[in-house]
Amino acid sequence: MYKMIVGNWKMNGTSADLEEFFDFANDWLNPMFDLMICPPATLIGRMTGTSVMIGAQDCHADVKGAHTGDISAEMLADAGATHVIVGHSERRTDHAETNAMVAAKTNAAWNAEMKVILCIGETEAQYRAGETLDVLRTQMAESIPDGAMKTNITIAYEPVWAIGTGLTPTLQEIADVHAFIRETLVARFGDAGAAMPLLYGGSVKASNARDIFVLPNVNGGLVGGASLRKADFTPICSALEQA
Ligand SMILES: O=C[C@H](O)COP(=O)(O)O
Repeated sequence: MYKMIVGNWKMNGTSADLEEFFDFANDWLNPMFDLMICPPATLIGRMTGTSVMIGAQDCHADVKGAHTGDISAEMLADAGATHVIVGHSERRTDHAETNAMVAAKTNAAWNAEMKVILCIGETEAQYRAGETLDVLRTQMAESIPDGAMKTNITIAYEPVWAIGTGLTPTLQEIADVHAFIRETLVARFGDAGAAMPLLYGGSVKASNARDIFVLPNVNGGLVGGASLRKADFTPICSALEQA
């Protein structure tokens, strides 16, 4: 089964962290799975050239233009990023990103020949109201463009209430939600939907990683806080290797 792990550094990391990153990369010269870090854009160009793939955390939907402070997929690819995360709940919350905007960013990334990691997930209120599957169905319908049949996309399920909180759904809940996501993707995209990697994200750490990674329809993880330090991320990568 295809396996992938992505460390999302979010707004963390400066040149002071590079030595530790290259030390980590040196431990994973030939990983048996796709291993990626998504650092802040300022570090992308300085972290390429190892077996650790480098991704970006967001891109603008336009190729270029008058968008102060934004960055296009083409620029990220030019800096050396192969993948870009879109639709992260922190982007949806902090920048009021809608499903339509996420779809536009996805198309922009594909046009720049980048691969996409598209995040979906319910809020705590939606979870408590039993609306999880409805929310995910709508997010998938509106934010995954039809082009997903032809190109590479990875879907990351991240319950918003599990991000950075230390809380996670039960293993059964993760398995059930991933099965639902898989069914939905297969119904829309057929064989391409069956092949799309599905990552779980939200408070993944060394102590729970293996139990999550062995679940059906879980191809790996999207890891935030525990990807920042080599000592935390290494055992999570090892858990995926052994899963
Ligand atoms: O992109 C990563 C996720 O938001 C998970 O973050 P976390 O591992 O710190 O909970």
